[in-house]
Amino acid sequence: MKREECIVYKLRFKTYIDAVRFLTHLAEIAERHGHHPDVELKYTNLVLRLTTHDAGNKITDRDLALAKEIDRLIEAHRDAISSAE
Ligand SMILES: C[C@H](O)[C@H](O)[C@H]1CNC2=NC(N)=NC(=O)C2=N1
Repeated sequence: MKREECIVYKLRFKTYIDAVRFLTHLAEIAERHGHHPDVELKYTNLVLRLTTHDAGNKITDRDLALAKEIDRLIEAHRDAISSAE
């Protein structure tokens, strides 16, 4: 059976530019970690999926470490975010 696990963030930003700014910061963090979330941006709605492709799409410590950083980033951008789940 094929299992695909991921951590999902669904964020709505106040403006498109707010979403892109957040993504720019996220890209820096991803590069630092050598671990990159799958990103889907539709206007102000951003969906992030964290999984480890190298482990066959399983959640690993690399995803948990990145998720911790994303939690911090969301906190730092809270004024630009209208909803988060
Ligand atoms: C060599 C390098 O570490 C790997 O290709 C990394 C890069 N970024 C990655 N990102 C994610 N999300 N999963 C991976 O397995 C992964 N592998």
